[in-house]
Formats: sequence, C-alpha cells, structure tokens
Amino acid sequence: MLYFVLSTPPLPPLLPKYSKCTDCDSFFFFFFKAYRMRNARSVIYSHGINACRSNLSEFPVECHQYLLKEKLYTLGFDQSFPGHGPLHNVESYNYKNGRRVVKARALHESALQPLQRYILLDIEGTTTPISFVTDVLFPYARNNVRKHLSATYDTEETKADIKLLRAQVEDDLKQGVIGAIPIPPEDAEKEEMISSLAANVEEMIKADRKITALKQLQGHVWRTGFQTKELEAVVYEDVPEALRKWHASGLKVYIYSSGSIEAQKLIFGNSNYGDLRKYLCGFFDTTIGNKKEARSYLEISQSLGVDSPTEVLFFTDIYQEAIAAKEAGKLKWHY
Ligand SMILES: CSCCC(=O)C(=O)COP(=O)(O)O
Repeated sequence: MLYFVLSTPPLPPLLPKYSKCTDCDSFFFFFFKAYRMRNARSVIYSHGINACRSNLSEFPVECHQYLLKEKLYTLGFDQSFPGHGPLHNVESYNYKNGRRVVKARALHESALQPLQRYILLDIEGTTTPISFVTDVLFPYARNNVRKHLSATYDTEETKADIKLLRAQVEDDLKQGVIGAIPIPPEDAEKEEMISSLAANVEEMIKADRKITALKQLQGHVWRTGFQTKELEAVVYEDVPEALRKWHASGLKVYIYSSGSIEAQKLIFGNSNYGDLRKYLCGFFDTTIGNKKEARSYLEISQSLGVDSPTEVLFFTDIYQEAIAAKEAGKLKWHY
C-alpha cells in the first residue's frame, strides 16, 4: 500500500532560535504536529521553516529546509515523486514583510498513480482535528459512560459491550496493565458492576487505548450525544471538497479508524459540513486489525477486492501506520 505521510516522528530542535509567525502553511502544520506541538503553525521563511504556536507565541525551533527535505527523504517521503507533497503544487512564491511565503494547491487526484483508485482515510489528525477527539469526544464518553451503562444495562448491545470489556480487563490484569481494575462476577449488583466498568473505561480513555472493547462502547455513548445534538463532529475545512471531488472522479474512498464503524458513521453523518457519508464507500475499524500492523492493510485490500495493497492510497498522521501500510505491499497475498 502506498502512503502519503502527513507527519513524521519527533525530531530534536535543530537551532535554539526564536521565530515569529506572520503566515501559515498547512502542509507544515501537519509536519510540526509530529513534533507533538499541537496547534503549532509554521511559516516558510527565507531559507527555512520557522515554527510558532497558533497563538503567535514564540517557539524555539528553526528547521532548515534542506535538513527537513533530507529527513523526509530518509522517511520515504520522496519529494521528486509527483504524488508526494504539496511542494510540487506550488502556485506562487511571495514576500510578505520580508518573508518568503509559498502558496501551494492541495494534493490533486491526478497526483495519484493510475492504479490507485482506492483511498483509505484515517480520522483523528487526518480528516478531523485531534483536539475534537481528545477535548470533545473523549470527555463526553468519560462523563456519560455511567449514565449510558445504567440506562441500557439490560440491553443486548450493552451486555455485549460488557462482555468485551470484561475479556479485555481480564487480559490486561494478566499482562499487568496499569489502571486495570478487576470486574466483579456477572451476578454482582448493577451499581457495583457499573462503577468498576466506568473506572476501567476512564483509565482506558486516559491511556488513549485503541482497543475494540473501549471503542465499541465509546461509539454507543457518543450516539446519544449526536442524537441529542450535544455533539457535532468536526472535519477540516478541505475535507468535504476533497471527498466530493474524489467521489466525482470515480475514486472510491474508505475510512480506517480505531474508532468503531458505528462511531465513524456518526462522525461523517453529523459533521460540521453536514452528512458526508454519501462520498464514502465503506468503513474499517480495529475488528480488522490494529492500525500499526501491516496485516490489517492486507486484510483491507483483500476485502476491497484489489489485486494488491499498492492500489490503495492511505492517508494518516501517524508514522507507524504509514509504515505498516507500506509494509503490507510486501506481505504474501493469500487467495
Ligand atoms: C470514529 S471517530 C473517534 C476517533 C477515535 O476514537 C480514535 O481513537 C481515533 O482513532 P484514529 O484511528 O482515527 O486516529
């Protein structure tokens, strides 16, 4: 599977210089996100790239462009390949307050290789701001999980959620996972059971665990939030147009997220740009495999019916996921 790197692992700051932000470039926003500088923005400044936080406070990092280029190259981000990187779509170079500002078009479908008619999109950090997931969705799940379990305790759905959680916690206890709390036996009092389940869920959310047991329950809790309009999903402003164009040009777009398939449908069905599900051909979650494992991308490719994982272009902000997707192309194809 080919991939488009939206971020890279953190690099140490190269020069202890302070920068000043006058303009931002969206590509390097993704790059600097990989420095774990949430809200960081960047400006292409003369020979290099200066970073600052979005609130314009100074940030002690300067990364010279040739070093960045070199680093990206070692990460497999080959700027000479037309599908890789907005720097090939440069429309203009301008000078603003003595600084050079590069304006570039977003990745166009013509940049795809002829066989890549399938697009696979991650959600958090790719179509949707990380802050929406961590500051809105996760707190909503944390604050409402008790209420949800209490209200739906006897439903088949919640019984299945509890069964999955119990199995996960038992496994976690065996593995010595910090924060795992024993769940009382099945015939325990409802309140005792809910307290222990909620405490485990809280720890799992805190640790940002991408496990099916948590993600399935979270999706069910969020469903109420979307139904009552307490929640509205956020996608980046260029997402609806990109989906529309890809759809119109015959590309098939799929989602692969750690969030459950039900949660993914809630996100794209209730976004700040309306219902975007009409542009999507399907959804994959952790039930097909972990996003950092190559095998998962092979499984997805096989269920899409393509001849090889290299026919699928995967977009993510997580480096290990991109590498796993790339590795899938080398795995043995089973029929
Ligand atoms: C389905 S949206 C909820 C996102 C979520 O729970 C999550 O863990 C994000 O994972 P992703 O694989 O999209 O980075």
